[in-house]
Amino acid sequence: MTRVRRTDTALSRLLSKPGAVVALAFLVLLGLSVLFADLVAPLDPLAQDLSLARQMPSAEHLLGTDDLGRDVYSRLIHGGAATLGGAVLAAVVAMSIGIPLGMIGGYFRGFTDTLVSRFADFFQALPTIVILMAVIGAFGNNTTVAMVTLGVAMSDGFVRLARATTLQVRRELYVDAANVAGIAPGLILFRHVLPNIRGPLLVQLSITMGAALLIQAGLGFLGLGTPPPAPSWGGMISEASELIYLHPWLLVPSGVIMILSILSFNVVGDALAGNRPGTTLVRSFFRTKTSAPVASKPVAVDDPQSDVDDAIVSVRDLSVSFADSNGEFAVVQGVSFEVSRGEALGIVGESGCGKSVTAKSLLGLVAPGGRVSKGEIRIDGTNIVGQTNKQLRAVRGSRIALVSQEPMTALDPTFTIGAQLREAIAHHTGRKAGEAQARALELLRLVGMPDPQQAAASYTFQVSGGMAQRAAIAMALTGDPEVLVADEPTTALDVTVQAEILDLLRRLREELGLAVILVTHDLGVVADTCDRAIVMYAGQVIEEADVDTLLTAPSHPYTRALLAAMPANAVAGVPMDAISGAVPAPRDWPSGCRFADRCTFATDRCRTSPVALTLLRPGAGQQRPTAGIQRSGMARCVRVEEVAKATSTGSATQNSSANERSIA
Ligand SMILES: Nc1ncnc2c1ncn2[C@@H]1O[C@H](COP(=O)(O)OP(=O)(O)OP(=O)(O)O)[C@@H](O)[C@H]1O
Repeated sequence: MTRVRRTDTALSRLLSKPGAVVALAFLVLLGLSVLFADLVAPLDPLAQDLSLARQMPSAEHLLGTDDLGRDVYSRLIHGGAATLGGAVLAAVVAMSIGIPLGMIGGYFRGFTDTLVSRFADFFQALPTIVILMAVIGAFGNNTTVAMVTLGVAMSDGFVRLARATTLQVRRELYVDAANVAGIAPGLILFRHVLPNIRGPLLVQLSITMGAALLIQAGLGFLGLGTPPPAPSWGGMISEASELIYLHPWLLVPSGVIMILSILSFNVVGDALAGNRPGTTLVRSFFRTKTSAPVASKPVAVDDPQSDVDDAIVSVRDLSVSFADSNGEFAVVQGVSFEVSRGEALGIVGESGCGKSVTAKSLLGLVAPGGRVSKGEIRIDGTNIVGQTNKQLRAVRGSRIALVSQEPMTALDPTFTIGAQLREAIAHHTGRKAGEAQARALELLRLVGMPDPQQAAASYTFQVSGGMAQRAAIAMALTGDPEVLVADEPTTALDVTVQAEILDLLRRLREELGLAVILVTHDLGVVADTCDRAIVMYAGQVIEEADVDTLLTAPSHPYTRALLAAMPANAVAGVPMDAISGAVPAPRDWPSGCRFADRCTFATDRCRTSPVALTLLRPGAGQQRPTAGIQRSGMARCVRVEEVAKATSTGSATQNSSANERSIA
């Protein structure tokens, strides 16, 4: 996988953008000026001379003088030490806490990860300014203590980023190899993980610096920063604002240097992340959190054109209901999962379990008569539940796109493939005819059309099912989405073509850094294509695990039974281990375990009350080391330990023989 390593090109990306180079040069120059302030600004910043008060710029006083006749230029340069130094201190503290914690959480997963995530949640929820005021109230105007506090409060951004990027890197083969070679986790994290996540962390650093600078200056403005007469930018802005009518010029030097510094940090951050200039600034401005306007800014991991956050898709406690003449009934209940950028998540289960309803609700596509009755669906941080169709149209296609089971339904048979692609490209990107045609051909080439020109000129009925599905995938890519939801994308295709389409999805994921959510009833497809999977049964998630664990050590009897029923596990002359019975209809869901009636592990205990989805601790239940790493998972079963025992001993409980074959 080249995904995370590609972020190391962040610096070369920055250097290729003239605006970012200018911003970086400005910051370097500013930093050097502040470091060598005595050389650059030899006039005493504290020396008062009332006869020179409120002067405009001159040869002696490059930026004029203030109310007490002090040299503004000198105060600005010397004051930079307090302001920039404070911001650097806050950023260093945030990094020192956030990076190790995030890496530990992402690497060890399980309970440690939960603790780390709660830590990040806690600090994200804290109103930073209020905490700072309280600290200043307790310690007086001690900027060091205030900036250390700010650093602690801002560490959640580094925690989340380091965790998310470590989660990606820990899947790399060389990390597994180091683990198997017995290298201590601390050394693996330092030597193999940290160098591979430094690109995104660098981006976060520049964003944190900008935010810390703003807060630092804000405190100075409120009189809570460096005590006068020592200069600080915030303090100077505050003094200037009092003289706004008498000597308006005074606001210019301190205001401009603040604006330029913050802009420069954000421009550098955007360039490192591959964002359009101004993205960070706009997002910071509109962020509603009362604490530092930085934290969970996504940063590039796998795709130079995008950023990485914890999750590009985050579904929390989702319930979807339909209504008929007998009233409303849920068909999906309490579903939660997350998908990271560039990750492939499988949603697997029998027909009628709620996979498609869940997947389509991610695009706000609940069938008429249905609605999201509970929960939230965040796409890149924005909750789309309750959004209007107009708002949803801005998300569909350009953030998240759908590839459906039946390519012919995604494409109109009365227009050529090229015409439909051009129209969609023009809609999403505003490109004009010629450019849209070029992009259409580029997309057709990307999805492996042997002759893009000919494909563009064809109608869907003139191409094979496999080619139509490629065209449908090209269509889904017209808005440059970050997430592709593929709902049984190979079901309508014959076996050889199925493999080609799965290969294509894998390739697109790697080349474009796409997150893929793949809905399928086939665990084999999940094994080939996904990193992680959730197994759904009767509207609920009954197991979630990384694919290796799911296939080799399932925790839920249903997953175990699905594995045993895989055609790949069939043995000539031996009847297949089909799962007896059927998925209960939504109105017939039992109050206890919904799989109990079909489960050979079920006891009375399973039927008494609802079973919660439980985080499995390493060592409890099915956890087993894979390449030396304890992988974690969740299962909705009260008998996971018995299931684990049956799987490991190959005992003759339901489907175990076939299951063992699949493991082999
Ligand atoms: N428009 C609808 N009106 C009423 N019920 C619906 C509607 N669409 C889906 N359902 C019900 O929701 C439940 C989940 O359906 P869903 O299509 O998500 O299942 P699935 O797991 O994707 O199955 P399949 O693989 O067959 O598509 C089913 O019981 C189905 O009958």
